[in-house]
Amino acid sequence: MTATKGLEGIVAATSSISSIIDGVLTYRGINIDDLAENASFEEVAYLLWFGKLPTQAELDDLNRQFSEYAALPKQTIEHLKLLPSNSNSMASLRTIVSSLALYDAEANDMTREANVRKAIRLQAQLPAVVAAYSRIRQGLEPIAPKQGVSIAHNFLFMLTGEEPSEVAIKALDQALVLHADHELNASTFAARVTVATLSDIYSGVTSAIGALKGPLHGGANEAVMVMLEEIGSLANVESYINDKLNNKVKIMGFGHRVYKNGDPRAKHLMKMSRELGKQKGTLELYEMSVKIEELVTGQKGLKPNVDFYSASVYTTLGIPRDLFTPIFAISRLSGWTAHILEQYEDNRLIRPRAEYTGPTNVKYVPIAQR
Ligand SMILES: CC(=O)SCCNC(=O)CCNC(=O)[C@H](O)C(C)(C)COP(=O)(O)OP(=O)(O)OC[C@H]1O[C@@H](n2cnc3c(N)ncnc32)[C@H](O)[C@@H]1OP(=O)(O)O
Ligand SMILES: O=C([O-])CC(=O)C(=O)O
Repeated sequence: MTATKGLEGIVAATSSISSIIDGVLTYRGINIDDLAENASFEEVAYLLWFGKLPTQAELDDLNRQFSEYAALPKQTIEHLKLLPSNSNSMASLRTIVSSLALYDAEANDMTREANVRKAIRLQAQLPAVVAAYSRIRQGLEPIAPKQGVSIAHNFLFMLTGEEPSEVAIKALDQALVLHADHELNASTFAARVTVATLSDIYSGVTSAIGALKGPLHGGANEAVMVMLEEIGSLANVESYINDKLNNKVKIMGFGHRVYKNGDPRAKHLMKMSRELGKQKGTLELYEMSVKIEELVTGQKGLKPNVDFYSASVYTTLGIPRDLFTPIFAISRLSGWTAHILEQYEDNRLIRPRAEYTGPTNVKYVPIAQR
């Protein structure tokens, strides 16, 4: 038995949700470029869960449910108020999502119908959790969700209490579309492993949030912003990046396990970063990002992934950097739950083997003789 480090190249599941074939990403067979230009996040969530684009009536019904379920249980608001004000945003999200199961009478109902309802409720609640977390740690009261608006609109509204601009809503909605699913990435795999024991959907999503938190996965978007802040200005980019590359330090937001010729989502976020910067009257973050890309791609052949330009996009939208990965989670929840539903449909315990590299034939030594 020989292990493949990081399971690189191992096909570990069948799935009909999203595909990456020759560098082209699709959700249910629809090219991500087409979806990014034309679909709303709500349509994409429906597509991932039900395998087809919704009719207007189906979309209206889904949106009605998102509005209906967006309000959080009062115990969740109280729980958020008990968290240390300096708690890590992803650790807080992981804790709160886990606790939402405790207030859901259907948490352990394993029928498909109940699991679909839970996926929809979680999708409605997650933006409210992140926005309430952000306000409570600033000593502010959470803002009740609006009825009848999109998830992107509602999230920005609940964060600030102000009506977001159409431009901001459109940008966030497109970012949510781009992050919604990605084949067997680490957090989706974690979700599938968890529910393949026939554990519940909340356990699967909690595992996934834990996996997304790490800087080699979703946490890279926040790490990109830390880097941009450390660099500080366009003039400092070259010396900073050269120094990191010479010292073999990874540049966050670059490289990918599957894409070797570039991540098809990055160009949309790059364009968004430029357009939002222009509208805001400052292109510095965008220009710094472009310069970093020139250097890293030029010297290492590594291309930006989905996390790279999302850092400047979210910052230009006025979002604090430690909410970037929670926003990724809001979007990816749709993919995680679609994969969880798919795993339950044709389940088998996921239990690979390990190649043993430790000692053999070791005798037990009584404690007095050690
Ligand atoms: C949503 C997402 O999860 S997208 C990914 C987000 N993560 C990041 O942006 C973090 C930075 N990137 C990385 O750490 C990696 O590229 C990963 C984790 C995304 C993919 O990792 P792997 O496929 O395991 O590649 P691995 O880490 O083995 O790298 C292979 C080589 O490329 C180098 N490399 C890979 N990424 C980078 C990077 N961002 N900067 C500099 N060098 C890099 C490695 O140092 C290694 O070099 P070596 O062979 O000389 O030792
Ligand atoms: O697929 C991966 O390994 C990481 C990624 O890009 C994602 O989860 O969107």
